[in-house]
Amino acid sequence: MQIVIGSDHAGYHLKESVVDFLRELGHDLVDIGSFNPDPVDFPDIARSLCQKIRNGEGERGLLICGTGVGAVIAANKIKGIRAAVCHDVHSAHQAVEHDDVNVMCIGAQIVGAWLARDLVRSFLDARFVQDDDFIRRVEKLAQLEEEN
Ligand SMILES: O=C[C@H](O)[C@H](O)[C@H](O)COP(=O)(O)O
Repeated sequence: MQIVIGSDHAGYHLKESVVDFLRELGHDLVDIGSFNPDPVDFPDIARSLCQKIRNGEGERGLLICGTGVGAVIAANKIKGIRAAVCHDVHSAHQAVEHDDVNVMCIGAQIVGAWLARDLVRSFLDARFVQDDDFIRRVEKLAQLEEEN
């Protein structure tokens, strides 16, 4: 799977660890940075990452900041992006299965490297379930985007 990954400074070290893990798993990867722990604003990273998802340069995105909160707020402001901050494995897969989430956000100050790997694996292994209820709800999310 083609994956785009990015972080701000607070997520930099965890992002590097996740990059290593994704390479071990054999995924195609676009790493948009940060490439050092110098301060960077998470909305800028979210914009770059989500544009790549919208352009089809990646099927799924992984966005890491301090808590995952800023990242998920920013990503969900971008049309076509359904982002979720996930710090438990159940949410990481159900977010895709039910809600067709295409960007998972993680807080590097909240979870450690090993839980992050489990979250990433659950998210990437999950597929949207073609259930009428789930389809209708995701369509309603797109309607909300259009209305606002
Ligand atoms: O929701 C925001 C993120 O957690 C940021 O990573 C965090 O606010 C960065 O904080 P600071 O600039 O103090 O490192």
